[in-house]
Amino acid sequence: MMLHIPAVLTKPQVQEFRRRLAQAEWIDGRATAGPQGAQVKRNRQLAELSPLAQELGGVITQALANHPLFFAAVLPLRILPPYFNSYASGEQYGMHIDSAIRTRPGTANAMRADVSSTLFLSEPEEYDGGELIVSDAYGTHEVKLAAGDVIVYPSSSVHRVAPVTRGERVSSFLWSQSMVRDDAKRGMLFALDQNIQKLRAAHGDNEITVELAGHYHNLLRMWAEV
Ligand SMILES: O=C(O)CCC(=O)C(=O)O
Ligand SMILES: [Fe+2]
Repeated sequence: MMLHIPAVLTKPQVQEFRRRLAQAEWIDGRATAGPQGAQVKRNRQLAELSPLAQELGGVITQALANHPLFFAAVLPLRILPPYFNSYASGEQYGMHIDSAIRTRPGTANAMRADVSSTLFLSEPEEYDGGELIVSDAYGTHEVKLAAGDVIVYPSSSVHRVAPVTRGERVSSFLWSQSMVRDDAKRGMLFALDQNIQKLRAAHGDNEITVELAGHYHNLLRMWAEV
Protein backbone atom coordinates (compact mmCIF):
# COMPACT_ATOMS: atom_id res chain seq x y z
CA MET A 1 0.00 0.00 0.00
CA MET A 2 1.17 3.50 -0.80
CA LEU A 3 -0.20 6.44 1.15
CA HIS A 4 0.26 10.18 0.75
CA ILE A 5 0.20 11.97 4.12
CA PRO A 6 -0.06 15.76 3.66
CA ALA A 7 1.53 18.42 5.88
CA VAL A 8 3.49 16.27 8.33
CA LEU A 9 5.74 19.32 8.74
CA THR A 10 4.41 22.89 8.50
CA LYS A 11 5.85 25.26 5.87
CA PRO A 12 7.72 27.27 8.58
CA GLN A 13 9.25 24.00 9.85
CA VAL A 14 10.27 23.11 6.28
CA GLN A 15 11.90 26.53 5.82
CA GLU A 16 13.82 26.15 9.07
CA PHE A 17 14.95 22.64 8.07
CA ARG A 18 16.11 23.91 4.66
CA ARG A 19 18.02 26.81 6.21
CA ARG A 20 19.86 24.46 8.59
CA LEU A 21 20.45 21.81 5.89
CA ALA A 22 21.90 24.38 3.47
CA GLN A 23 24.77 24.91 5.91
CA ALA A 24 25.30 21.22 6.64
CA GLU A 25 28.16 18.97 5.59
CA TRP A 26 27.00 16.38 3.04
CA ILE A 27 28.73 13.05 2.37
CA ASP A 28 28.52 10.46 -0.42
CA GLY A 29 25.15 8.66 -0.12
CA ARG A 30 26.74 5.30 -0.88
CA ALA A 31 27.75 5.14 2.82
CA THR A 32 24.34 3.63 3.70
CA ALA A 33 23.66 1.56 0.55
CA GLY A 34 24.12 -2.18 0.16
CA PRO A 35 26.38 -3.57 -2.61
CA GLN A 36 23.67 -3.46 -5.35
CA GLY A 37 22.35 -0.05 -4.25
CA ALA A 38 25.86 1.42 -4.17
CA GLN A 39 26.28 0.69 -7.88
CA VAL A 40 23.26 2.81 -8.85
CA LYS A 41 23.17 5.42 -6.05
CA ARG A 42 24.51 8.90 -6.78
CA ASN A 43 23.50 11.49 -4.19
CA ARG A 44 24.58 13.17 -1.00
CA GLN A 45 23.42 12.53 2.56
CA LEU A 46 24.02 13.82 6.06
CA ALA A 47 26.26 11.47 8.06
CA GLU A 48 24.06 9.08 10.06
CA LEU A 49 25.14 10.25 13.46
CA SER A 50 25.61 13.95 12.71
CA PRO A 51 24.06 16.12 15.46
CA LEU A 52 21.95 17.97 12.87
CA ALA A 53 20.51 14.70 11.44
CA GLN A 54 19.70 13.58 14.97
CA GLU A 55 18.06 16.86 15.93
CA LEU A 56 15.95 17.31 12.78
CA GLY A 57 15.28 13.58 12.61
CA GLY A 58 13.82 13.71 16.12
CA VAL A 59 11.32 16.36 15.01
CA ILE A 60 10.21 14.18 12.09
CA THR A 61 9.93 10.99 14.18
CA GLN A 62 7.83 12.85 16.72
CA ALA A 63 5.54 14.34 14.05
CA LEU A 64 5.02 10.93 12.42
CA ALA A 65 4.56 8.99 15.66
CA ASN A 66 1.76 11.43 16.63
CA HIS A 67 0.14 11.42 13.21
CA PRO A 68 -3.09 9.35 13.14
CA LEU A 69 -2.80 8.45 9.43
CA PHE A 70 0.85 7.36 9.74
CA PHE A 71 0.00 5.30 12.80
CA ALA A 72 -3.01 3.65 11.14
CA ALA A 73 -1.16 2.88 7.88
CA VAL A 74 2.23 1.81 9.27
CA LEU A 75 1.32 0.38 12.70
CA PRO A 76 4.90 1.19 13.74
CA LEU A 77 6.72 -0.93 16.27
CA ARG A 78 10.07 0.81 15.70
CA ILE A 79 11.01 3.86 13.65
CA LEU A 80 14.67 4.07 12.64
CA PRO A 81 16.06 7.62 12.98
CA PRO A 82 15.47 9.53 9.73
CA TYR A 83 18.16 10.15 7.11
CA PHE A 84 18.53 13.25 4.91
CA ASN A 85 19.44 13.23 1.23
CA SER A 86 20.01 15.68 -1.58
CA TYR A 87 20.00 15.18 -5.35
CA ALA A 88 21.21 17.80 -7.84
CA SER A 89 23.17 18.04 -11.12
CA GLY A 90 21.83 14.81 -12.62
CA GLU A 91 22.14 12.79 -9.40
CA GLN A 92 19.76 9.85 -9.04
CA TYR A 93 19.21 6.55 -7.25
CA GLY A 94 18.62 3.75 -9.74
CA MET A 95 16.34 0.71 -9.30
CA HIS A 96 16.87 -0.94 -5.94
CA ILE A 97 15.14 -2.58 -3.05
CA ASP A 98 15.75 -1.42 0.52
CA SER A 99 17.68 -3.88 2.73
CA ALA A 100 15.43 -5.99 4.93
CA ILE A 101 17.51 -5.63 8.07
CA ARG A 102 18.88 -2.28 9.22
CA THR A 103 21.31 -1.47 11.98
CA ARG A 104 22.55 1.80 13.27
CA PRO A 105 26.21 2.52 14.11
CA GLY A 106 26.66 2.50 17.87
CA THR A 107 23.64 0.33 18.62
CA ALA A 108 23.36 -3.45 18.78
CA ASN A 109 19.67 -3.47 17.84
CA ALA A 110 18.84 -4.67 14.36
CA MET A 111 15.38 -4.02 13.00
CA ARG A 112 13.37 -5.17 10.01
CA ALA A 113 12.42 -2.54 7.44
CA ASP A 114 8.76 -3.12 6.48
CA VAL A 115 7.72 0.39 5.47
CA SER A 116 9.78 3.10 3.74
CA SER A 117 8.83 6.77 3.94
CA THR A 118 10.05 9.87 2.12
CA LEU A 119 9.37 13.34 3.50
CA PHE A 120 9.78 15.93 0.73
CA LEU A 121 11.63 19.09 1.81
CA SER A 122 11.81 20.81 -1.62
CA GLU A 123 8.75 22.16 -3.38
CA PRO A 124 8.05 20.40 -6.71
CA GLU A 125 8.69 23.60 -8.71
CA GLU A 126 12.21 23.94 -7.28
CA TYR A 127 13.53 21.04 -9.39
CA ASP A 128 12.96 18.97 -12.53
CA GLY A 129 13.04 15.18 -12.38
CA GLY A 130 13.59 13.64 -8.96
CA GLU A 131 10.33 11.65 -8.91
CA LEU A 132 10.25 8.70 -6.54
CA ILE A 133 9.16 5.87 -8.83
CA VAL A 134 7.74 2.82 -7.06
CA SER A 135 6.79 -0.43 -8.82
CA ASP A 136 4.32 -2.79 -7.21
CA ALA A 137 1.76 -5.40 -8.25
CA TYR A 138 -0.54 -2.64 -9.52
CA GLY A 139 1.96 -0.86 -11.76
CA THR A 140 4.44 2.00 -11.54
CA HIS A 141 3.73 5.08 -9.43
CA GLU A 142 5.56 8.41 -9.80
CA VAL A 143 5.57 10.53 -6.68
CA LYS A 144 6.59 14.17 -6.28
CA LEU A 145 4.94 15.89 -3.34
CA ALA A 146 4.72 19.32 -1.76
CA ALA A 147 7.38 20.15 0.84
CA GLY A 148 6.29 18.81 4.24
CA ASP A 149 4.30 15.90 2.75
CA VAL A 150 5.18 12.23 3.21
CA ILE A 151 4.75 9.19 0.98
CA VAL A 152 4.67 5.81 2.68
CA TYR A 153 5.40 2.69 0.58
CA PRO A 154 6.32 -0.94 1.23
CA SER A 155 10.04 -1.57 1.71
CA SER A 156 9.50 -4.74 -0.33
CA SER A 157 8.85 -2.67 -3.49
CA VAL A 158 11.43 -1.98 -6.20
CA HIS A 159 11.88 1.78 -6.51
CA ARG A 160 14.17 4.53 -7.77
CA VAL A 161 14.67 8.29 -7.71
CA ALA A 162 14.76 9.77 -11.23
CA PRO A 163 17.72 12.03 -12.16
CA VAL A 164 17.36 15.64 -10.96
CA THR A 165 18.06 17.71 -14.07
CA ARG A 166 17.44 21.20 -12.61
CA GLY A 167 17.61 22.58 -9.07
CA GLU A 168 17.94 20.51 -5.90
CA ARG A 169 15.72 17.85 -4.34
CA VAL A 170 16.19 17.68 -0.57
CA SER A 171 14.30 15.10 1.44
CA SER A 172 14.31 12.93 4.50
CA PHE A 173 13.69 9.20 4.37
CA LEU A 174 13.19 6.60 7.04
CA TRP A 175 12.34 2.99 7.70
CA SER A 176 9.80 1.55 10.11
CA GLN A 177 9.32 -1.93 11.45
CA SER A 178 5.59 -2.58 11.57
CA MET A 179 3.68 -4.63 14.11
CA VAL A 180 2.20 -6.29 10.99
CA ARG A 181 4.97 -7.34 8.60
CA ASP A 182 2.78 -8.18 5.59
CA ASP A 183 1.86 -5.24 3.36
CA ALA A 184 -1.47 -6.76 2.23
CA LYS A 185 -2.56 -7.36 5.83
CA ARG A 186 -1.57 -3.80 6.81
CA GLY A 187 -3.55 -2.51 3.83
CA MET A 188 -6.69 -4.40 4.89
CA LEU A 189 -6.38 -3.19 8.49
CA PHE A 190 -5.94 0.38 7.28
CA ALA A 191 -9.02 0.20 5.02
CA LEU A 192 -11.10 -1.31 7.83
CA ASP A 193 -9.91 1.33 10.30
CA GLN A 194 -10.59 4.24 7.95
CA ASN A 195 -14.09 2.97 7.12
CA ILE A 196 -14.93 2.53 10.80
CA GLN A 197 -13.81 6.14 11.36
CA LYS A 198 -16.08 7.31 8.50
CA LEU A 199 -19.07 5.40 9.91
CA ARG A 200 -18.41 6.89 13.35
CA ALA A 201 -18.14 10.41 11.93
CA ALA A 202 -21.41 10.01 10.02
CA HIS A 203 -23.54 8.19 12.59
CA GLY A 204 -21.70 8.17 15.95
CA ASP A 205 -20.93 4.92 17.74
CA ASN A 206 -23.53 2.18 17.54
CA GLU A 207 -23.59 -1.60 17.77
CA ILE A 208 -22.32 -1.94 14.18
CA THR A 209 -19.24 0.24 14.73
CA VAL A 210 -18.55 -1.53 18.02
CA GLU A 211 -18.70 -4.90 16.27
CA LEU A 212 -16.51 -3.71 13.38
CA ALA A 213 -13.98 -2.25 15.83
CA GLY A 214 -13.98 -5.65 17.50
CA HIS A 215 -13.11 -7.30 14.17
CA TYR A 216 -10.31 -4.76 13.66
CA HIS A 217 -8.77 -5.53 17.03
CA ASN A 218 -9.22 -9.27 16.66
CA LEU A 219 -7.45 -9.21 13.28
CA LEU A 220 -4.69 -7.11 14.81
CA ARG A 221 -4.45 -9.61 17.68
CA MET A 222 -4.10 -12.41 15.11
CA TRP A 223 -1.46 -10.65 12.98
CA ALA A 224 0.52 -8.28 15.20
CA GLU A 225 3.97 -9.07 16.60
CA VAL A 226 5.05 -6.80 19.44
O1 LIG B 1 14.76 9.94 -1.65
C1 LIG B 1 13.85 9.13 -1.75
O2 LIG B 1 12.68 9.46 -2.05
C2 LIG B 1 14.08 7.65 -1.52
C3 LIG B 1 15.51 7.28 -1.34
C4 LIG B 1 15.69 5.82 -1.34
O3 LIG B 1 15.01 5.08 -2.01
C5 LIG B 1 16.72 5.23 -0.48
O4 LIG B 1 17.57 5.97 0.02
O5 LIG B 1 16.70 3.99 -0.28
FE1 LIG C 1 15.23 3.06 -1.30
